Order: sequence, then structure tokens, then C-alpha cells
Amino acid sequence: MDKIRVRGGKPLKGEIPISGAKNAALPLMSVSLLTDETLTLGNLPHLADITTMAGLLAQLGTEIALNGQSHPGGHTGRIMELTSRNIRQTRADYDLVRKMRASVLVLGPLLARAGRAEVSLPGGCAIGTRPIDLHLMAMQKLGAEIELKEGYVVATAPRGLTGGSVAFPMVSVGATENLMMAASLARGTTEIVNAAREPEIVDLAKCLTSMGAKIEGAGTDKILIHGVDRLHGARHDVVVDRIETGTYAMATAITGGSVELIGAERELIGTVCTVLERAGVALKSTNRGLHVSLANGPLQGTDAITEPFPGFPTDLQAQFMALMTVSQGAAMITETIFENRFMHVPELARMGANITVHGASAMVRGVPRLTGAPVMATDLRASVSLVMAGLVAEGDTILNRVYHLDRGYERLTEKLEACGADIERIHG
Ligand SMILES: CC(=O)N[C@H]1[C@@H](OP(=O)(O)OP(=O)(O)OC[C@H]2O[C@@H](n3ccc(=O)[nH]c3=O)[C@H](O)[C@@H]2O)O[C@H](CO)[C@@H](O)[C@@H]1O
Ligand SMILES: C=C(OP(=O)(O)O)C(=O)O
Repeated sequence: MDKIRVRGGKPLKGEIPISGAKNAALPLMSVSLLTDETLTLGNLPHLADITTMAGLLAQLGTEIALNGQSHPGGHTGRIMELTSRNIRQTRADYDLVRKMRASVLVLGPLLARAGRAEVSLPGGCAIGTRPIDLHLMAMQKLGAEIELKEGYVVATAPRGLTGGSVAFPMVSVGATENLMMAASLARGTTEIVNAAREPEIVDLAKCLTSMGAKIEGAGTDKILIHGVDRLHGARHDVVVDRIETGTYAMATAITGGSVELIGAERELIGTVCTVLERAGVALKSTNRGLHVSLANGPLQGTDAITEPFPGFPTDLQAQFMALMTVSQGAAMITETIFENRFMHVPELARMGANITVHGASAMVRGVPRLTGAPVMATDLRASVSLVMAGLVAEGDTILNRVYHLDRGYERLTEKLEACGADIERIHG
């Protein structure tokens, strides 16, 4: 199994191209199930999760073609053509859903197009139990019948779906996405109350609209979808990855470096920028993206609480915690989205961090230095937080279980190395 070795002490300097967003790309790929014409997606990141979703769609009958594409930032976003002329199969197997929870995003499109979907229940994962009850409730509101059989959700709508009003009791990105996709082909109008407002939702609405869907209010907590009889093919470029942007902004800050994040958009991480500025990070929009460096003086302990967009994203909580481990003073970091998203704490502690967890909050007291250690993490963002800590730690940090990083960070070691980091991937 591959490992990453990182030796701390080099400030990051230069530029880092930001890739297309994994969390936008995955629902966009499943959109292709809604039409028999070709959906062309540009700026797709090269990630394990994208390969997994392509594998799932291929099983269902989607034909997939992949091409390279050059971007001004010098990185290669890819172009994927997805054509779901016929749905061959309506079952998403446990093996794939277990590996990648976003597989559940085929539920809405399959039901809307084929009138049937069988999706394995995902089960829990490292960051929490992550049920899919809201996805199922939403499909039921559109008239689907849901049964649980041998670990699978069997959803049927033999006479098609009918629009309805769905009020979510809590904000769910995935359930909002599944519902938007299903409602696009339902009879009549669907109203989503307490919808997720994430930029990935706006990107999904843009793509669906360019395919002929009628959607109002994406990006607000109330979305209206007027169902249409059919959707047609389209070309859509995936929005830039706000989580990758935030990760490299924090990686730059932790090393006291100076990096321009090419293609980054400040508006996608507004709250993160406010928190980082409070902590002593200077962020400046440029005509190519966002420039990051330290303002005057050392990093300052700053509190953060994770919330649905436009709040501070849970997917940047681990990285922000790594940043706070070497700041001056204390920071209270509160996780409100997932019940078990502090697995990086004991690993950061092995590197010398001073962190105490009280329920959903972690008190981080800044230390003058971290020291390298062998570490491992059980999820994507926890893994990258350990790489960040390794960038400032004295000596070598060896990160195990690198496959988590491959799910969400395209060419991580190359991007950091190009900015002067002493980092390498050890193939094993
Ligand atoms: C592929 C993708 O886009 N993943 C993102 C998406 O995950 P995902 O779409 O799975 O996250 P949700 O927004 O649905 O989850 C938010 C909260 O709602 C709960 N919940 C969700 C659905 C449901 O049916 N019942 C229920 O109780 C979850 O357990 C969690 O506590 O949004 C999360 C929150 O921003 C991010 O951390 C993930 O990176
Ligand atoms: C939790 C994440 O992804 P997923 O929802 O695919 O597990 C993430 O991107 O941090």
C-alpha cells in the first residue's frame, strides 16, 4: 500500500491549480441517467471517486468516453462524455455503495427515468452513521414506493413520479440533489423547503437547466422544480473545488508561505476566508484566482463552528484544526454536521498537538512546534490534515492509507512539491 513521506519546514511558494469539485462532479455524472442524449462534463478532476462513479454508471448502461483537456492553470481537467441511451440495470451494488456513499445519488435519476431503483443501504462510515432516510422520504413524497429487502432499498414508481412539497427537517446536500434530479422529470411542480444551498447544488441546477429542466431558487433554501417530459444532452463545466481551495489556503498558511491558487473563487469560501483572516491569514483575489500568505505576525487561535453552506464547511474542519495546532493561543472548533469527525485528533496529538475534545467541540491550544511521526487516518479530510501538519513538523511524517487522499485530492504530492514541499509518495 502506498504511503506519503513529508518532511516539514519548507514554506510553500508558487502557484497551485485548483481542480474541478469532486462533490459537484459526482451528482453531475449521475445526471446523465436522466437523458438518452450525451452529457459532456468538462473540468472533471482525476480522482478515485470519479472512477468509481464511472464504473457504477457503466454497470447501469451508461457509455463513457474520456478525453484530456488543458486549462490555463496548466493542469489537466478532463472531459467525460456520458451517454445513457438505455438503462440496462437499475441496481447499485453494495460493493460500490460501501466504497463511495455518493453512489446513492443514482437513486433519484433511476427512479425518474426507469421507474425503479435498487440501491444498497450504505451503512455507517468513519465520520458517522450517515443514514439516507431523507433521500427516501423525498422519493416517497414524489409517489415512489419504498421497500427494504436484504440490505437494499427497492424504490418503484411504475406510473412515474409526481411533484410534491418536500420540507427537509435538516439540511442534506445529497437528499436535495437526489430530489432535484428526480423532480426534473416528475409530473408537475416540486417545492423543496430547507434545501441545501451549497455551490454544488447551484452547479447541479445549472447543468440540469442547460439540459432543459425548469428550476428556480437553487442556492436559496427554497427550490422550485417544474417537471418536464424529457431532458436533452448538454455540455457543462464542473465548478472549481472549494474544499481543495480551502485546503491549500490553509496548507500555505501553516507553512507561512505565499501561494496563488489558480482558478479559486473567493465567493465559494466566504465564511472560511473570514475565519482565516481573523486567524491572521491574508487572502487577496487576483485575476487568476486567490493569493494566500500570512498577514502580519503569527497565526492566532480562532474559533470555528461547522454549519451547512454558507457556514464553515465540515469538509475543512480537520484542516483548520491542523492549522490551529501551531497558532498562538487557543481555538474552539465545533463540529455540528457529523457525529464522529474528530478521528484526526489522536493522530495530530501523536505529532505533539495539544487538543482536548469535549463532545462536539475540540479545544486546540497552540504549540510552538509539531514533530513528525508515522500517522494514519480513516477518512479523506483527516488524511490531508495530517499531511498539512507534516508540512510544518520537525522531521519526517509518514502517512499510511493514502487511498483516502486519492478519493478527493488530484495530484496532491505533485501540487505541493511544485511549491517547494519536501514530500514524496512511496509506492508499496
Ligand atoms: C459527495 C458529497 O457531496 N459529499 C458531501 C455531502 O455529503 P452528504 O450529502 O452525504 O451529506 P448530507 O448533507 O446529506 O449530511 C448532513 C447531515 O445530515 C444527515 N443525514 C443526511 C441524509 C439523510 O438522509 N439523513 C440524515 O440524517 C447526515 O448524517 C449528516 O449528519 O455533504 C456533506 C456535508 O456538507 C459533506 O461533508 C460531504 O463531503
Ligand atoms: C465526506 C466527504 O465525501 P463523501 O460524502 O463522498 O464521503 C468529503 O468529501 O469530505
